Amino acid sequence: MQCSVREYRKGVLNKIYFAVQQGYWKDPYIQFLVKAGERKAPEINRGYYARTEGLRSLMRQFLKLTHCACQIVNLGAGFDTNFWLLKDEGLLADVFVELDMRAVTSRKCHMIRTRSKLLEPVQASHGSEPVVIEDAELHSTHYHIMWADMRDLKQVEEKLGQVGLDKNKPTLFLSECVLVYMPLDKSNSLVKWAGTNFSSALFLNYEPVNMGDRFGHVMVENLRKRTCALAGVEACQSLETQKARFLSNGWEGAAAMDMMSVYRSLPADDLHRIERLEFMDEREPLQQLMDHYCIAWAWRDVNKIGLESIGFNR
Ligand SMILES: C[S@@+](CC[C@H](N)C(=O)[O-])C[C@H]1O[C@@H](n2cnc3c(N)ncnc32)[C@H](O)[C@@H]1O
Repeated sequence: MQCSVREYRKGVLNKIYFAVQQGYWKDPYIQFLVKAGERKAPEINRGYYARTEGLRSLMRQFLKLTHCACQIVNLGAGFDTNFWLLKDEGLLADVFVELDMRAVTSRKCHMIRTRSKLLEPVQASHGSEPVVIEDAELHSTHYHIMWADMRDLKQVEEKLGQVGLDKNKPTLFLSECVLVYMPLDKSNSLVKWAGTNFSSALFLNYEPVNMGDRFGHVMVENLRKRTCALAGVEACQSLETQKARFLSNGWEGAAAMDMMSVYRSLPADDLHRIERLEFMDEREPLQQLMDHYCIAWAWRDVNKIGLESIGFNR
């Protein structure tokens, strides 16, 4: 069973908003997509910081490498604000597409339509004609939100075809806490389709890892009790299984790092800044949390544009 929209909004978004309110990173847009922040322990906030900054660092590297002449496809994007944040940094991809279930895209489109701080930047990047928001979808020059059930590959292909996604253009796929909710055969088909159809592609995947140990079992059980069954947890056993899902599905190369390693590779001055935001008396809960999430990334670079060079300083 999928996590409900309400569960996700309550579970993830409120925590992200709380971390933003504490000053971990800047996101002037999240406040328009969420009702209230939910107070969380410092290790949770640091975990969200590593996730957000880690993924954004890889996205920035891709956008700079391709001079933004590229496409970004956020699979199961939810209420992600990267379109606005990257645009503000001058990193606007030619095409930025978000896919999610209809209940989610409908809610997000409604929020964009009714909140000028969200709509105006989309309109500004579009031109004089009004941005089209209808049928739970948004279409503009650079930014598209579309609904699709990603377990249905035909539907995904059809939707992405509608916005003219170009298989010869550098393309970044992002899935953040998404594949784990899909049955493994379905997520594998999606990963394989991306890895065999696009000549220059990068896939970024943030997910649980080390789910076979005691802490992992408790995590899975807690989520199950909240009706969030992790149908694809088998791929989340280790960094090796996370890489293997790409290497056995058409990708040329893959890498994976646990979140403590990602955290330590982020800019030292920023780490110093965020570590002074909240006092943390014990380090063990942070280590435990960070050991159970990872970023895995994979590349296919037929045209040799340098995708293999994207990664973290270790
Ligand atoms: C935990 S949320 C993560 C959302 C977002 N990526 C983030 O990190 O904030 C998982 C998202 O995946 C979407 N999702 C899960 N299975 C899906 C499917 N089969 N098709 C489309 N979206 C799906 C959910 O609707 C939800 O928005």
